[in-house]
Amino acid sequence: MDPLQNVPLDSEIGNFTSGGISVEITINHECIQWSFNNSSETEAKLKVKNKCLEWKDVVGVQPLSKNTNHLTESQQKTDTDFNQIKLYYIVKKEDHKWKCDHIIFEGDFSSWISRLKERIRQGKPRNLLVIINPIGGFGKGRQNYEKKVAPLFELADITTDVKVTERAGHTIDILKTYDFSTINGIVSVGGDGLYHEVLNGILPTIQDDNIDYNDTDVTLKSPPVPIGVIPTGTGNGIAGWSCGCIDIETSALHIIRGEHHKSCALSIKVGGKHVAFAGLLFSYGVMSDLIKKSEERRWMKVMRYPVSLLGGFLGRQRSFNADVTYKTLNTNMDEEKKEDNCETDWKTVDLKEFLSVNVFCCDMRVDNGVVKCDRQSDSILLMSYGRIKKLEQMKLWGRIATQNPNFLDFDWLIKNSNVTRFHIKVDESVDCGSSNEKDRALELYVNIDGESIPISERDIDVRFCSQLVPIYSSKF
Ligand SMILES: Nc1ncnc2c1ncn2[C@@H]1O[C@H](COP(=O)(O)OP(=O)(O)OP(=O)(O)O)[C@@H](O)[C@H]1O
Repeated sequence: MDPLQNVPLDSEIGNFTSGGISVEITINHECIQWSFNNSSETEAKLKVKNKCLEWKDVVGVQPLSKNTNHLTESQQKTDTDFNQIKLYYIVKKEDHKWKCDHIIFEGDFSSWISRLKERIRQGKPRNLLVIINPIGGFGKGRQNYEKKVAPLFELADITTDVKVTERAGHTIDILKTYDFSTINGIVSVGGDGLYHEVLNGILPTIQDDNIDYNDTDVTLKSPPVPIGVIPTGTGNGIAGWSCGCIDIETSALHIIRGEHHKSCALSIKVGGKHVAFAGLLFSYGVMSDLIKKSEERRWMKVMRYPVSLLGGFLGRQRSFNADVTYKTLNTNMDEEKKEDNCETDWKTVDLKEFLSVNVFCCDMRVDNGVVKCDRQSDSILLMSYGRIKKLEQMKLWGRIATQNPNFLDFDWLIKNSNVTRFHIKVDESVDCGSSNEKDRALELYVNIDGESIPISERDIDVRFCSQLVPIYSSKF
């Protein structure tokens, strides 16, 4: 934002000092601005020191007593005898990382302090439910939360109800009975697997009692509060998507800031029955086998993925015969008709023997040489492939993981865009050479959000749900 040039009518201006240098502070309903009056500083130096911040980028304010000790909450109410304030604010770096910085101002703020607090709090969450997975990633979720996130929430005057999970599935049980009217948001401290549990805990809980998930046209309700993700897991794809980078402080500051956007989800049915929602990805075939194998190596912690990847690509790969059909957005319809029926009829993927069928919960495309994941799109990109060289497959997944803009440039990769739902019906009568019992057992698992989920039948239906889940994030 440009420094205040036309001072709005509701502005208040005060003269204070910072580090002994006089500074003019202006506040109005939109922002706070400070400008130093120091004739000895160059214009360039002053430009760095002078700031104009929207209130959402201000984390908190602490009054300091004369001897520079922070005042306690009760002292603040009675004792206005402070001559300094410490203002905490967000600094956005070029690599998408956000940091919390501060500045100390000296002067008489007694008539300003309550207004400063009120303006800083506007639009920000006040009460959060925090769910921590203590075993995700390197097993440091709890420590990272206490060390890096809780102090920031405290600065922002946010109260928390912290729950540390005791077992897989605990999050779903917590959310089943939780009173969401007592909170403004849910914070998932873990990886994509914990976010998956939050999604599968909250979405079924908030739907009407008589909802039929098996009805593919049913309209789902969005969660009443946004979800924030603090990346302390192994994959952390959701946090990366939401905040532009995988960084604990950046994610915490996104939550404090309060801005949220609706992200999409997938509703997955097996044999016509709803089994789960996905928030990041779905895959069946090579990638689901790999996730299943890596689950069995959970004791290796974050090393389980590279070890399984290597093992998977060195070993024999299972293929499956299937009919993969899909519907797309009917992009030819005029706007009025789109409201009623915006999907095409079923189409068939032009392949019989598959190695893998995959989708991400976003529309992936390349824009100006950069991979963009549009999580507010109306449709997704279905990516499938048949038997190919292992090296080629490694290249594909390497490019996706590193967001290489050439990730779609493989001619063997079948890309179906504008997809709104798809169906995989495996032909069990065709033996594609799963070598042993163990390999055959893999056929009854799918990969949902990096978790291995058992399925009872090889008849899978995936429906794309556009803009369903509010997530604390910056502009998409
Ligand atoms: N206390 C717990 N003990 C055992 N398992 C847990 C516990 N809490 C959560 N889980 C399970 O751990 C799984 C993985 O969690 P999470 O995603 O946080 O970590 P991760 O697997 O290391 O990261 P990622 O999913 O990003 O790879 C979740 O699906 C959840 O079921």
